[in-house]
Amino acid sequence: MRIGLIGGGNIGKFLLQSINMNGLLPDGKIVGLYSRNQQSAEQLAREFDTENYLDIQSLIESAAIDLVIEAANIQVVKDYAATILKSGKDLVVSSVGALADGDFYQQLEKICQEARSKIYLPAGAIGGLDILKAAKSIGELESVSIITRKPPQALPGAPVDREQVMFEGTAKEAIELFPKNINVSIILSLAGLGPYKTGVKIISDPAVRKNSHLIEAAGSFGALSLQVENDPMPNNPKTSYLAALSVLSVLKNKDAVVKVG
Ligand SMILES: NC(=O)C1=CN([C@@H]2O[C@H](COP(=O)(O)OP(=O)(O)OC[C@H]3O[C@@H](n4cnc5c(N)ncnc54)[C@H](OP(=O)(O)O)[C@@H]3O)[C@@H](O)[C@H]2O)C=CC1
Ligand SMILES: O=C([O-])CC(=O)C(=O)O
Repeated sequence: MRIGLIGGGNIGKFLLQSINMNGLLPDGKIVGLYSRNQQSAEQLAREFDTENYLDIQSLIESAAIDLVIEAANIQVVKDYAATILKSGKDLVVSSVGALADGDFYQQLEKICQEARSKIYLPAGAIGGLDILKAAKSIGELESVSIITRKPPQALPGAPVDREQVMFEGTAKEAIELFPKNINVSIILSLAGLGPYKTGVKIISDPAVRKNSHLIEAAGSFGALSLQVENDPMPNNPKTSYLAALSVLSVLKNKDAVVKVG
């Protein structure tokens, strides 16, 4: 698997280290990188033995790349996903919030069918998606919600001296107001009832160090209550370590002949 990576931040660096340095993806290598800050991108490319691309278009067009990982932000997905998929390359999306827009989702789905490319959406910083998908398969999923609790440093505009509910509403509104903080609500929506029917509460809490997500769902299967207590990435408290692990896990399982879950 010859991988092109967009974004050299927390998740991007974790992938470069895990794949190119620690060899955690047998038969896979990140052969190209594009990130916004060229100085740090050049440094990363040297450190992790990959090619630094000076613009995103040349990375997308490169014949040396079969799959692109987006680890940048929602805007990058909106601007470049269609071009990547049209070129026949598969795409792994970290900023899954981009797919909260139903028209955009359908447009990408159509491109994939025509170009025979695929989109991979990692579970990110949560779990339980398998349960929602199974419950939904005969349309008997009734409710899905997520309560996210993070330290104030992980949420824009949060007070540092007291607990505060920063948001309560649907996943659709949540990702518009917190595009860097609540991608989890959109992957949950995509597995379950959609962004207009997924309840979200975001709490800033100075007493916590971890990013926790409590997922609750109910349907004819019974009830789900799942709490994930995520350690943050060392350099970015906004992002949970599990989010980076889940991208690596998608790559590791992509071509498996036995699929679990
Ligand atoms: N699905 C999930 O559960 C989760 C998803 N995420 C999402 O994953 C994405 C990556 O997270 P993370 O690595 O922690 O974020 P970081 O902010 O640490 O890194 C983002 C990187 O993308 C680069 N970048 C920004 N804009 C562009 C652009 N236009 N073209 C190319 N590169 C660009 C940044 O460059 P620069 O240094 O110049 O800013 C930076 O290197 C984010 O959107 C985040 O919200 C995060 C956690 C959980
Ligand atoms: O990493 C997390 O815990 C969740 C997160 O930032 C997101 O969903 O955007």
